[in-house]
Amino acid sequence: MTIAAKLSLCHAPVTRRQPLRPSSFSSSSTLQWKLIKPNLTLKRPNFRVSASSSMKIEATESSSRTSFLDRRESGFLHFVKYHGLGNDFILVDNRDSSKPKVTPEQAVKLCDRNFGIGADGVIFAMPGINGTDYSMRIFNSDGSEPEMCGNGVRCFARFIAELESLHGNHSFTIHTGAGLIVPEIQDDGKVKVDMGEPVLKASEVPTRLPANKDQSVVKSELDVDGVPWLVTCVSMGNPHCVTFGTKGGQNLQVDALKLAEIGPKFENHAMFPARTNTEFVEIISPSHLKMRVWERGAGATLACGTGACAVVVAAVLEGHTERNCTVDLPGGPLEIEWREADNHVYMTGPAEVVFYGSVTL
Ligand SMILES: N[C@@H](CCC[C@H](N)C(=O)O)C(=O)O
Repeated sequence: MTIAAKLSLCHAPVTRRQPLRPSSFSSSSTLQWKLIKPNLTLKRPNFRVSASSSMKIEATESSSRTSFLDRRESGFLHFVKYHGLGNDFILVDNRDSSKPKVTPEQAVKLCDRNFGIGADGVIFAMPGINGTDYSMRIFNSDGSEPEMCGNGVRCFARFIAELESLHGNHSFTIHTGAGLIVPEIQDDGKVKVDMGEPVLKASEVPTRLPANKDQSVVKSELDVDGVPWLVTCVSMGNPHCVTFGTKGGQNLQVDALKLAEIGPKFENHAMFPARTNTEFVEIISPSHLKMRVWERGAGATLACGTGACAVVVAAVLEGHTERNCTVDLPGGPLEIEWREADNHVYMTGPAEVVFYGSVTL
């Protein structure tokens, strides 16, 4: 199939970490994209292409992944869409430059699920820094730039393996805004990631909530519209506010949560100067948790890797679980270990190709 769509570009001024929401489309500049080679995962329910009256969809000769990745047709930005448990990303081969090939405004357009490709973020594979193999940068779907992305870094590792034609077990050193991250592709195709040490010091998360345990915020009261939530604040390079429920309340039943209503109130709460990701957690057993997430800059997503790591750290600090846990997310489970020996958090989970495409910006 090839798909051609016309989209206008947003020209709003951009600063890092600021959300970008297009207010209108102009007809002066257009964005065209085409799907080069859908693979079998096209039939998955999370894959959607919205065909409006301005879109043209036509059948074409199929091509192999290799021929797609070898194509260097000028004027096109090639991408591969991946997902990690339904947390989906547009991966861009940016190995030849330290400047992202897509601007934050363009990322907002590309991530749009009705008028664009549809994704929770755009990820750039860039040259390494300070001796690392590669650098990873990411724009959220609102155009803001986070420091790290757990599901994204698993996709990143699979993307690099595909670009470099690597098969089997491989690990890479990746420079991110959260420091050094080391994903390892296992023989079963899953990716195990050394996510580094969690940051618990309140000022570094960052949160304005007063520290109540060493220098960290553990099971502290956070007033959200008059409701006293109990929260633990953890940074995995990016900020997370983890809650297991309200003061005096029962164990959370996360399926019953009105996430779209309460999520933004946590994200933009005055106690979080850099905004925050928020995880709402149900305790199933001492080694099994279930969570839903409201992501900073992306809203409700099907999974959040850094979020699942933060959840296990918070669960251990609050005395709910052991250090090895299965964390169920709407898109599926992640295995998380907060290792006592080195204080690092390890995350294991899948990363899959959704489709390959090209776009003119
Ligand atoms: N989904 C990601 C996190 C992406 C960044 C986040 N929205 C933020 O702004 O910090 C993950 O899997 O970790």
